[in-house]
Amino acid sequence: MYHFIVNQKSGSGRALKVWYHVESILWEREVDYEVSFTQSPNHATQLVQQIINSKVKAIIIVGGDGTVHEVINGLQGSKTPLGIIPAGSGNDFCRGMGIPSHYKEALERILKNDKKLIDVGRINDKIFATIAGIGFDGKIAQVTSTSKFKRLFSVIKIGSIPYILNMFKVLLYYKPINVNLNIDTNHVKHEKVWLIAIANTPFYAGGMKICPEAKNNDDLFDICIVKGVSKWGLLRIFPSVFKGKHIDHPAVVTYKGKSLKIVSSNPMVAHGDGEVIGQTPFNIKVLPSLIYIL
Ligand SMILES: Nc1ncnc2c1ncn2[C@@H]1O[C@H](COP(=O)(O)OP(=O)(O)OP(=O)(O)O)[C@@H](O)[C@H]1O
Repeated sequence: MYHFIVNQKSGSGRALKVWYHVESILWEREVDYEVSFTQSPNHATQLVQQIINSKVKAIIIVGGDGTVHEVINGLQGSKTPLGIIPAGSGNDFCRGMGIPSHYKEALERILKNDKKLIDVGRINDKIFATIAGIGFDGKIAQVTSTSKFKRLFSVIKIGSIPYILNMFKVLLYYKPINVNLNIDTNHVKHEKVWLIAIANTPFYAGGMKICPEAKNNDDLFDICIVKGVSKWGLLRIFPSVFKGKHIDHPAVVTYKGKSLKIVSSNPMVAHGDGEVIGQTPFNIKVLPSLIYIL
C-alpha cells in the first residue's frame, strides 16, 4: 500500500486542495493507500520513521521542498521509494527531477512504479535533496521562512517572488565574508564571498538555475561561489541566474566535488532545500545512490 504524507501548509494551503483531487483519483482507480497529515514542523520526519517499519510500497509526499527535506531526513537509509506530488511554493526538487507540476501527471508517474536511484547530500547532520545555500542565500531563506510575501505569492504560484523581495531586504545589511574551503583534497580561500551553493540538482528559490549542470546521479556536487562584487554588481548578475548564465561572470567560480569543509571569518547561515540548517562551520558530503524516487 502507498502511504501519503500531506503537508496542509505547503503552498499556503494548496497541498490540501491537491490532496482531495488525488484522493478521488485513488478511489476511482481502486489504489490501496493510507494518509497522514503533518501536524507541525518536522512532524513529517517522525511520520516517516514510523512508516518505514510498516513496509509500505512507497511514501508519497504531497507538499513542497521543505516536506521533501523532512521526509528524506526520516528515511535513515531505508530503500522505501519516494514519490512526490508537487504542491509547495517552489517545488525545486520536482523541477530538477522532471516530475510534472500537475498532480494528475505526477500521480500517473508514481503509479508506473519506475524507480530511479539518486544521490543526496549531507550538511552537518541534515540530509538535503536539492541545494545547500550558504551565506547570503541562507540569510534570505531564514527571512523567507517567516515571510508574509511567501503566502501571497504561493497562492498565485510564483515561487521565486518572496525570495526576490527578501533578497532586497537582506541586501541592505548583508556583508560578504571571507571563507576557507576544503573541496575534497584541495584547499581554497575566497574573500568577500556572497554565497556558496552546493548542488545535487540545478534549481532553488522557485526556479533559479544556480548550478545549471548539477546531476543527481553523478556522485558529485556542483558548487557555485559568488564573490568579490559590490551590491550593485550582485544585482546586475542576478537576472542571469534564471537561465543559468551567471556562471560565465568573472565574479562566479564553480567547482565539482564530493566533500567540502567550510569555515568563515564571520558566521554564515545555511539552508538545505530552503530549510534553515545552522551556521558555519559546515561539513558537507555526497551520499551516492541513497534514495529511490518514483
Ligand atoms: N501542520 C503544520 N503547521 C505548520 N507548519 C507545518 C505543518 N506541517 C509542516 N509544516 C512546515 O511547513 C513548511 C513548509 O512546507 P513546504 O516546504 O512543503 O511548503 P512550501 O514552503 O510552500 O514549498 P517550497 O519549499 O517548495 O517553497 C515546512 O518547513 C514544514 O516544517
